[in-house]
Amino acid sequence: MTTEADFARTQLLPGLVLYPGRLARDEQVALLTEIRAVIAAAPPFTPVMPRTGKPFSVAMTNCGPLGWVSDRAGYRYQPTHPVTGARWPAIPERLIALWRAVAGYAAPPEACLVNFYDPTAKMGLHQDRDEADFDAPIVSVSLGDTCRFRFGGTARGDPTRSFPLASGDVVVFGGPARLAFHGVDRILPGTSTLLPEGGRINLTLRRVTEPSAA
Ligand SMILES: O=C(O)CCC(=O)C(=O)O
Ligand SMILES: [Fe+2]
Repeated sequence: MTTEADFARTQLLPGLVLYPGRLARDEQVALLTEIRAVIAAAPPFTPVMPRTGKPFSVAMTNCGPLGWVSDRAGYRYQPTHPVTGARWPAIPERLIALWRAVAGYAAPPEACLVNFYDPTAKMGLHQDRDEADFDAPIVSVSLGDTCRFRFGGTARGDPTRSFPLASGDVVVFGGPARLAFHGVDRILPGTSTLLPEGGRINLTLRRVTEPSAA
């Protein structure tokens, strides 16, 4: 039987742990099927930047009780899709199990943000700080083409380093890395055969609210 101790992991920085190839190809394929069902219920939308209204180059959707959205009014989590008004579909059990295995945090994730990168999309350096609970880590899953992921410190001007994230890689950012600046410099087209349409899908599991005391 495979146990968590059998998976390779590298601590890239304090609190930043990479599990290269954490999901085998068959698990990636199964997860992709589940994400396609999420997309059918909650179509990807193009968020815009607060105030400026500039569109993101990344399309997004969510699953879970809460989903992350951005529009002229700001960034926030909400229970419904901004275009259809429907509740977000449930987070696939496979992802909840992954969270249990790697997050080191008892309460389940409440949001799974799904990002779609076409070959020219990127994501600028930012912090994930719209959650009330920074004790919980962010768990990130990559599918499809490899990207160059950039990671720095907790201040915008801190030095950064970049590393490739490939299909099936899982990254946990918690502890001192929970509020570190990060982004996606670029997609490396043609580096994976998982997505027939090319590009990259990234899933981030997030705890949004503080768990109530038991
Ligand atoms: O695509 C990625 O690997 C990172 C996504 C991200 O930072 C975010 O959605 O906040
Ligand atoms: Fe982020």
